Amino acid sequence: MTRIAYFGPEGTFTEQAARSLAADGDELVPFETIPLALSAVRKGETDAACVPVENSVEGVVPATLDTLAEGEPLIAFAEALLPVHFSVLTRPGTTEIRTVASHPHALAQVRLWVEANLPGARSVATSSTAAAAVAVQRGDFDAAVTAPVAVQHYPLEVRATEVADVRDARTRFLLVRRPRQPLPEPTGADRTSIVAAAANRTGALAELLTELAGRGINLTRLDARPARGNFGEYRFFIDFEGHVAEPRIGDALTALRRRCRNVRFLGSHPRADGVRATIAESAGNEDFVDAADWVAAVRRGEQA
Ligand SMILES: O=C(O)C(=O)C[C@]1(C(=O)O)C=C[C@@H](O)C=C1
Repeated sequence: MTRIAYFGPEGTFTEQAARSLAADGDELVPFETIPLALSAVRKGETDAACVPVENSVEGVVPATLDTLAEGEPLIAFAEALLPVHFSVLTRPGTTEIRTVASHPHALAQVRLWVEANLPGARSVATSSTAAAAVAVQRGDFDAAVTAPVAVQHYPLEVRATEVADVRDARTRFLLVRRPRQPLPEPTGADRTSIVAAAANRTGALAELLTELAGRGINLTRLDARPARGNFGEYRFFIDFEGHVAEPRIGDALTALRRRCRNVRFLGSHPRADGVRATIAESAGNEDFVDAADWVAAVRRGEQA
């Protein structure tokens, strides 16, 4: 049986994502924050951890990126993509809503709805959407913006459903584990993630990106986060199509490592949306294998 830590408490979107990725019999263990869930897998208290990584409206989840970039390495081996719309929950009988609580990412996704439907209500950040439900139950705030499943966990009343300023919003979640375990097999529809601390000099980031572009590798995300040591220095989180087991991706990672010693591999795994890699002309795996074979033959003195 596998124990999976997740960003909880019960009733978060992350719990839903973890359930969609878990196998029968896996045990799900909630943690109050993303760093605590990741720390549980680092310490070996759980076998894996499920955390949100990016939302189509609000962008990245900084706590996930920053925690993955530092400390003991963790490797993402699966991902889930969930549609995101919210329910608004109150204690039964609440007549006036003066405070609305939720995770900052959730509040940002319902700002217009709150302005239009709860004018004058103050938004208050909580550690997660489900933590907002707990706080409303306790009487700290009047309304919680939650995942639709939260009402199954907390004795609250549903005041609105399908709340979202942007239709078809989605959040992507990662399942991570400790390294030194086999990577998932390549499927042709994979994503590879790295974080690189590019040197603080002209063109350093462009050089890294050129290594990918020159091999016809399509990026799926690029984010900068402060490196936290020196003001103005950044780490770059780069996601791209493909799997490290493929010759074309291996070749690109070799070049990236040559240019930047401070690069960390964060995983290669199948994409939840199943989108297959676009491969540019002369940039297929067979082209890389053929070129490497030719150089090997030249070195053996068999070809000129
Ligand atoms: O608080 C939750 O329910 C979460 O799982 C976190 C989270 C996020 O980090 O973006 C997940 C999905 C939604 O976009 C809102 C909040």
